[in-house]
Amino acid sequence: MSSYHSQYVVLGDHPAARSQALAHVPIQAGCALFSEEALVTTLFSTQKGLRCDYCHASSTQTRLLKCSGCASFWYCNGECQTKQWNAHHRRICKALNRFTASPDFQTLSESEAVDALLLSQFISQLFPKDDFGELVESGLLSTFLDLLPARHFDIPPLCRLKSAKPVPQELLTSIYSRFGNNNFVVHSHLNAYAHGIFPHASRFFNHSCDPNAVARYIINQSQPIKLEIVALRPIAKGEEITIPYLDPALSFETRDVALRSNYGFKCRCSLCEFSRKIQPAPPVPTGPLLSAIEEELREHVFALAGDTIILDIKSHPHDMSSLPQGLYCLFDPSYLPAISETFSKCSHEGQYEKAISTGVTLLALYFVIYPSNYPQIGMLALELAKTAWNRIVATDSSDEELLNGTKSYLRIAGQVLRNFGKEGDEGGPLEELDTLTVLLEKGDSFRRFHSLGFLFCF
Ligand SMILES: C[S@@+](CC[C@H](N)C(=O)[O-])C[C@H]1O[C@@H](n2cnc3c(N)ncnc32)[C@H](O)[C@@H]1O
Repeated sequence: MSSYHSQYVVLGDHPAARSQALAHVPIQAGCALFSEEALVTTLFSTQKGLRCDYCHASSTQTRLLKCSGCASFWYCNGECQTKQWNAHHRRICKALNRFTASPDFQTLSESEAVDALLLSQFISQLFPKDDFGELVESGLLSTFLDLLPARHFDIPPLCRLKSAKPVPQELLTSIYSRFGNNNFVVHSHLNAYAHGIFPHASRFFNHSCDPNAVARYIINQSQPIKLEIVALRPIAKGEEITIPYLDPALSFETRDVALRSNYGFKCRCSLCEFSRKIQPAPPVPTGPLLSAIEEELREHVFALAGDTIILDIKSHPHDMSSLPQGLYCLFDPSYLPAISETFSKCSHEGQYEKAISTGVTLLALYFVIYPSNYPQIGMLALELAKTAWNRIVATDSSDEELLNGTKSYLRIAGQVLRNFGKEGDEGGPLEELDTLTVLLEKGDSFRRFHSLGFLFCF
């Protein structure tokens, strides 16, 4: 039975979305204001054998044991295996391989395949007896069926369950209609790796592309994965708490289509209303004109000295009403993916100077698009700090401008990622942040960075 914990949130009415989560008390930035253990989860196929199917512990932390029945489920110990077996696996273990090898399953996309397995597991979990006459004795199904359904969906194929009777079709339809707009994509260090059902969190939190909270996932060995909702900024008593159902940096067109077709609503957040107002965004120029616009963007967001030193973030770069009109063209759907790719490619290939200048422009754009403390801002600032560090080491430079820039990127990364907190597997961004902080301190003390011999891999 899934239960949730929160002393910070209450449900209130919402004119368009039925209910909304309201702050019951003033909430501080970084506060984990809501938590819930997963009812059931399914790993992406690429994660099979790399994580425990029950608690998601990584194979780098613990030796995994294979289910001797299906050889497709992996566990860190007998406890996880028994819990999963009793919850649902005993009903699908035998038929699993035939199901995943079937043409019906093979033609599904990765996401559909994960949901087909999730549905099979969930149905199996709902009926603990081999006869579908008896539902599990709890509020589990009623909580789930109380969620709002999506309008468009096709029922995926279902693994044959060990049972005397077929699963009632109405029940299948009813449950699956709530998958697409209610289930969560589970991530570790912000990399998606599973789908999961957290019915109470689904019941509470509405979407905004300009949210004041985000979800993170906590792995505890032999326990179901836990979702926590973390405040990005201080939230006043009575304010609605919203989370992003999709990445706010996706183009307006992509968000609008996905929110309408998968979730059945038109988003009225400030980012969407701004994007509607400037539709279609002016085309992005090329050459020196684009360089001048990018410089204007950096100056709009950062107090700069020189090309790459961020001294400080100017106030409210995310306030769209203060955005100069000349920057509207940067909302052209092609711009952000292109500049992201250039940054990533140049970082990988050691073209550090270009990587840093592109990365600073991209970071400025992130500050405009995302609300403050949005974790992706921290991840990008960390990548930028690592790139700048690699440049320092590769050139054995003790150039003040480069050093100060690296420290600035690291400071931004630290502020944002520490607010988000630890997520998923051991290590990850918080550990890299600490490593880089120590390296910079050490290097600073004797100004011979090259001798530290430490390059980050991307
Ligand atoms: C995960 S549920 C959110 C909880 C929902 N408010 C409820 O009462 O159960 C997702 C559904 O809530 C509604 N919803 C969520 N965010 C919304 C928004 N910003 N505007 C309008 N409807 C929204 C949509 O119907 C969506 O499919």
